[in-house]
Amino acid sequence: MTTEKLISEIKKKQSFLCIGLDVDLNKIPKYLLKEEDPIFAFNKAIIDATHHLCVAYKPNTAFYEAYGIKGWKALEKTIKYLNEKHPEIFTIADAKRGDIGNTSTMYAKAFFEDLAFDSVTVAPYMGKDSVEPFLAFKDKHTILLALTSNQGAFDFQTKTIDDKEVYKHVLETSKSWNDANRLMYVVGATKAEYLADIRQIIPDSFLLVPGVGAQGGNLHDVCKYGMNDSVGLLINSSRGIIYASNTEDFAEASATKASELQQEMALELANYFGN
Ligand SMILES: O=c1ccn([C@@H]2O[C@H](COP(=O)(O)O)[C@@H](O)[C@H]2O)c(=O)[nH]1
Repeated sequence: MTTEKLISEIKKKQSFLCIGLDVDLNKIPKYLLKEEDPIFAFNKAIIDATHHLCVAYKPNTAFYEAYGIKGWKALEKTIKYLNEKHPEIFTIADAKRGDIGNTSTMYAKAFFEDLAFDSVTVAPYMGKDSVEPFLAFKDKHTILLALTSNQGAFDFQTKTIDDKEVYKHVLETSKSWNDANRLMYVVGATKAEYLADIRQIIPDSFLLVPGVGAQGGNLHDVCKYGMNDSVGLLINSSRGIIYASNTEDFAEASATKASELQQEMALELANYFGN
C-alpha cells in the first residue's frame, strides 16, 4: 500500500488506530478453544468487529511462533483474510527482524512475498546492509525500531555516542539510505517527551507508536508532539482492545474500546487540521 493511500484511509475513517493482534490462548474466551483454529477464530471476530474503526492491524509474530506450525498457519490465515476482505487496511508484521544481507532478503521474502504484509518491523543495529534488503521491495514499508516503549530503551537507545543519542544516530543515518522514503519508525507512546526532537530529524516520516493502553502511554501527548501535516502517526493498542472481555461479548467489547480511541483520534485530527 502507498503512503498516500494510507493517509487517505486515515482521513476517511478519522482514525490512525492500529490494532495489535497478539493472541494468547490463555486470554481468549474459553469456548473458542473448541474451534479447529482458535487463534484465527479470535482474530476474525476481532477484525469483523473493528475494521471500520482502525486503519492498520499488527500481529506480533511472537504470539504465532509460540504455537509452532499451528500458530504460523493462523498467521497465514489472518493476513490472507485481511488482504482479501479489507485490502484498504495497512498490515504490519511486528517481527523485529534484521540480519546480514542475504538473510534479510529471505526475511523480506517471507513477510512481503509469501505472507504479503504491507510492512515489517526491523531492528537497526546491524546497519544499512541489514535493512536495505527490506527497502528493496518497492511497494512495501520497513518500520525501523528507533526509541522503543520499554524501560530497556534506556540501556542503549538513549546513550550518547559522539555527543548524540543512539536513537538519533538511527534516525539520521537511516534517512540517507536508498529508498528511505519507505522507512517508518517505531517510537513508544511512553516516550512522548522525545517526539519534538524526533520530529526535528524526521519531520515527514510515519511513526508506529505502541504503548497506549496497557503500557500507560498518553494518546494526546503523542499527537501534540508527533502529528505532522500528513498525520504521520499509527498508534497501536493490542491488549487494551483485544482483551477488553474474555466472555462471549469479546468482539463487541473490543469494538467499544477501539471506538473510544477512534473518537479521541478524530478530536486530535480536528484540533490539528481545524475541521
Ligand atoms: O517499542 C515497542 C515495540 C513494539 N511493541 C509491541 O507493540 C505491542 C504493544 O502491545 P500492548 O498490549 O498494547 O502493550 C506488542 O506487540 C509489543 O511487542 C511495543 O510494545 N513497544
